[in-house]
Amino acid sequence: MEAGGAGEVDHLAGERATAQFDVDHMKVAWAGSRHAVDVADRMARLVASDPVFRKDNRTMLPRKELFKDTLRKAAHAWKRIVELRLTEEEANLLRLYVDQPGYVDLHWGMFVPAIKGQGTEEQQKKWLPLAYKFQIIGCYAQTELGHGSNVQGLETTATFDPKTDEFVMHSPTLTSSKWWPGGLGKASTHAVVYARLITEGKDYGIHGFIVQLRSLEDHSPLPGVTLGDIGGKFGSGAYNSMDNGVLRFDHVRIPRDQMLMRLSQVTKEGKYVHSNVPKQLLYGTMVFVRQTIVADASKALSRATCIAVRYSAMRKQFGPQTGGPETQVLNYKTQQSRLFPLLASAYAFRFVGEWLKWLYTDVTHKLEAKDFSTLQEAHACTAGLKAVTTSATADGIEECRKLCGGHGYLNSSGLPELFATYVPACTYEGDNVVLLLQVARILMKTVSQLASGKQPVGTMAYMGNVQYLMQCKCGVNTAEDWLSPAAIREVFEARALRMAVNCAQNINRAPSQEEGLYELSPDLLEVAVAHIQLIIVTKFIEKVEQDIPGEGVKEQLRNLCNVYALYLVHKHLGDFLSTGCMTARQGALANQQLGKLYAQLRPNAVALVDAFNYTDHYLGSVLGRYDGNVYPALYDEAWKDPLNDSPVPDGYREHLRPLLKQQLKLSRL
Ligand SMILES: CCCCCCCCCCCCCCCCCCC/C=C/C(=O)SCCNC(=O)CCNC(=O)[C@H](O)C(C)(C)COP(=O)(O)OP(=O)(O)OC[C@H]1O[C@@H](n2cnc3c(N)ncnc32)[C@H](O)[C@@H]1OP(=O)(O)O
Ligand SMILES: Cc1cc2nc3c(=O)[nH]c(=O)nc-3n(C[C@H](O)[C@H](O)[C@H](O)COP(=O)(O)OP(=O)(O)OC[C@H]3O[C@@H](n4cnc5c(N)ncnc54)[C@H](O)[C@@H]3O)c2cc1C
Repeated sequence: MEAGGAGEVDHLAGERATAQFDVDHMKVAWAGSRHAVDVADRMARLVASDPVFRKDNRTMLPRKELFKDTLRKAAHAWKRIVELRLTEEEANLLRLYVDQPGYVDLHWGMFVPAIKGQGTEEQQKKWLPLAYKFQIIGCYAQTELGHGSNVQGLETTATFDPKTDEFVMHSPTLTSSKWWPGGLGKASTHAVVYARLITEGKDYGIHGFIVQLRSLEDHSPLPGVTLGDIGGKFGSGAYNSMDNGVLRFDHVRIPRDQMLMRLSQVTKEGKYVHSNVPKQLLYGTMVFVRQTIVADASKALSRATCIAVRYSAMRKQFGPQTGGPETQVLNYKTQQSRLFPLLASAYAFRFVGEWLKWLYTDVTHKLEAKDFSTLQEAHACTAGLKAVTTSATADGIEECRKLCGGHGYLNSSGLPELFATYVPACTYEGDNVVLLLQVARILMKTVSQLASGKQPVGTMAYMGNVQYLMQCKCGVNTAEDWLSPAAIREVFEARALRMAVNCAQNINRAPSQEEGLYELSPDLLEVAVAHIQLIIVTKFIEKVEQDIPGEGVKEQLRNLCNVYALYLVHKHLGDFLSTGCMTARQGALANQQLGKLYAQLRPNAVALVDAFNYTDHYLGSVLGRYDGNVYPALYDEAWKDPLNDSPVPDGYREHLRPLLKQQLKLSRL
């Protein structure tokens, strides 16, 4: 927990004293409201003070014990939620701070939303109360051994039998085995299963079905259902707490009314009827989760940067040639140029996540009113932001590990487990490359419609300004000119549009559109990234333009926003130069300004990570401790490893002793 208790010494107090802003108000800006700070604080402390939620030994647990520990934590969390009558907001935060992937994530995060989004009112009335009370546990079974990204390529079949008014669920091949769904392996009693609907001899493509998998009496798999866990995953602890599973059906029958029928129906005579709605609504649960993943990216990256900033402030190496105290590694310009852009990215992702949540809610209301006009915008933004933020976060966590030197490689730093738990976010809910190609396709379509005078809307509205953006010249003359939000916005817009137009022209030169899209797919990825980075920068600028209370808070956020934008300019300078958006000199000025911004950020760095308001329990890192008292903690932690249970290790008698004795004999010869 935070420092302040009797006898505690705050080793980072000096760092905290140099902050030039009101940390308490920054906590509000980060969390979104005073209420959000208070609820998060209460839930974090509730978890941290409960011994059942202990996690410091997690990376040392064998898989079976780790899984049992996950079941215990989930059951205990639910007990607390019921006993304390927690609201949905509080319950969700409790789950977040328990910080252990488990079946509940899929139950609440995908099974329930799939029924809400794709079930009829009647189906919702039947299934949701059961799910809400945990009388059933559900998961989301879409991916198969042979196909994940290509949803249309799934092979599981659901064949309607009008004689019995049932669907027959079947896995016709090995590759049709469901493979990966979280919670499926050991915990779930039910699943929303995605399968090809076949009726009257015709294949109508992928649809969702609610299928019971296990007995509600003794949890054993039902007849015709083969179930298991798919095996250990990357890293210790980490995502191994989750029972990602395998599922096969051997002609398993379910009643017709277990097909999710909001988007399309099958009558009892076997007639297929499609409601007058876009078929992509079938993908709605993925869109919902992608949006939550963007919000989670800022949490993961802020955790890693909190650890790396605090540790870098207490760690000292080398010193001035004239002697005197050693230098805090945070004072090295190289450390700052690697770490501060990550800190700025954590803030950028937080604010774009907040905006994406608003967009998602807005689109959902429109869909309810049968207005489907913003569906494409929702898809492009959720897919693109999910891809860009998760890739940057995974890379950022790994960079934070390196920023902590050797100690960052210890499990007790918390960083290896954080990375191992986080990195699959680049793959699940849509492989990042596949998602970026979706965004790029939408951008190519938008470019092709510009000539006809169709005005792009939403986050693509800037493309309508094509005449100006294709020829504008960046007006920056001095390093300070880069502090203008208008200048930053214009170069990001010009870069994104010019890259998109260039790529569209190259595609048009190909023998066919399909061939062009195929050949130029590496360029298309970069087009999509440029567009998504523009969105993140724009939303950060818009945030900073709002009324933000608290002494110095707005100034710090403006600084972070400029760091984020100019770091991207520096990193992708090739894009900006090759599209003629700026000159090499202007690029050098951007880098010069970036250096000045790092210097301004330095005295505020520790306070900026304090504003995340994370407990030591949630951080789970001896290096990121609030009090900065790292060395005794590292030393104590080492002795907790089971390898140190005895001074002479197991295996000495069998393998070390004979070897040593043999060497002794040989040396005597
Ligand atoms: C009170 C108690 C409270 C308790 C506590 C509460 C707790 C709450 C917890 C919440 C926690 C949440 C935590 C969640 C945990 C997350 C864990 C993650 C686990 C992972 C799960 C998964 O991975 S599930 C599987 C995911 N799979 C994928 O993502 C597959 C990716 N592939 C696809 O999406 C598609 O195949 C595709 C998009 C790549 C291609 O699809 P398709 O071939 O059908 O289409 P086309 O490319 O031809 O495009 C046609 C057309 O459709 C448009 N389009 C495509 N997708 C969408 C879409 N999603 N929406 C809208 N439109 C779409 C596309 O643009 C094309 O448009 P045109 O106009 O025709 O060009
Ligand atoms: C930890 C974890 C949890 C998961 N949980 C669930 C779950 O609860 N439920 C569920 O249904 N699924 C789940 N999944 C599965 C996940 O959704 C898929 O793994 C994901 O969608 C990627 O699909 P894939 O594995 O088929 O990858 P592939 O598509 O086989 O990707 C392999 C490579 O091919 C490339 N590639 C593929 N298509 C293209 C293309 N068109 N153009 C260019 N390159 C391409 C990719 O970029 C990648 O480099 C989970 C996965 C993981 C890792």
